[in-house]
Amino acid sequence: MSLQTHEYDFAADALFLDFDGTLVNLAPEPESVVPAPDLIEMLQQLQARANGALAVVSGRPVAQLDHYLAPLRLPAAGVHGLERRDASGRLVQLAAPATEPLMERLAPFVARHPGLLLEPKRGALALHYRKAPHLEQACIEAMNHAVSDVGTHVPGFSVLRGKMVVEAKAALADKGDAIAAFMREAPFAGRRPVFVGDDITDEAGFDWVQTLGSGLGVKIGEGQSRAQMRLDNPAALHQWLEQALRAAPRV
Ligand SMILES: O=P(O)(O)OC[C@H]1O[C@H](O[C@H]2O[C@H](CO)[C@@H](O)[C@H](O)[C@H]2O)[C@H](O)[C@@H](O)[C@@H]1O
Repeated sequence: MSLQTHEYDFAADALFLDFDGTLVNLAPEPESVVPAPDLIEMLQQLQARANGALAVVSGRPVAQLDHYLAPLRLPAAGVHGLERRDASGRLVQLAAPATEPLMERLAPFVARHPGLLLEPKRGALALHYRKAPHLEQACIEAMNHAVSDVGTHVPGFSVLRGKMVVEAKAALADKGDAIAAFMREAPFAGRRPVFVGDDITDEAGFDWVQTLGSGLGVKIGEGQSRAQMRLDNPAALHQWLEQALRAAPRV
């Protein structure tokens, strides 16, 4: 189903937004994303109109989100829920196993294959193959092998698939857990959660908002999803949010 402006209510809803592929278009490398010129101002307005009930929920670390969204420092969950900064600005990072043993096992594989990229994060390690898509299966196998190999020494990683990426992440929390934590706190508590995302890792968020949160999941783009609503691309999301801002009475 497509999404209508009236389906978002600034007074009653809490808005959770994924970053890559949702707020910004996908780019060839993780560091080459370019936020649209009016994105920051629109997020500022959304945050004010929703009385602060707006958060970014991403696979990226919170520090990277701050970099791309500066000067905004929004409530945010990073590394798929492993870290979270609440509305008061307090950052909580879950204790996560070291990723160096995984890095050691995957580095030789990456060195042998031009176009592959390892992205280390606290508690996670992403293996990107956007520039070598023919290596998808080999990357998945290499990541699964590395995780099961270190598992005997450093347990607790799960393997996530994403867009042109396979990632090992400490299996302590997911995006659904992060949204649930926000929803227990002001200014989110008591509102209806609306989560917008584009990727497989966002399904945990859709599941939580649509079941336990009695809210709405919005999938950006094509592909199977359990989200109840759809928008075509990040530009369509921008348009929808701008329309919602125009339609809402100013506070
Ligand atoms: O949860 P998200 O905010 O959507 O973050 C998911 C991952 O996004 C980044 O990788 C993806 O975007 C890159 C830039 O467009 C692209 O080159 C890559 O192919 C995508 O997988 C980020 O690098 C990851 O750490 C995030 O987990």
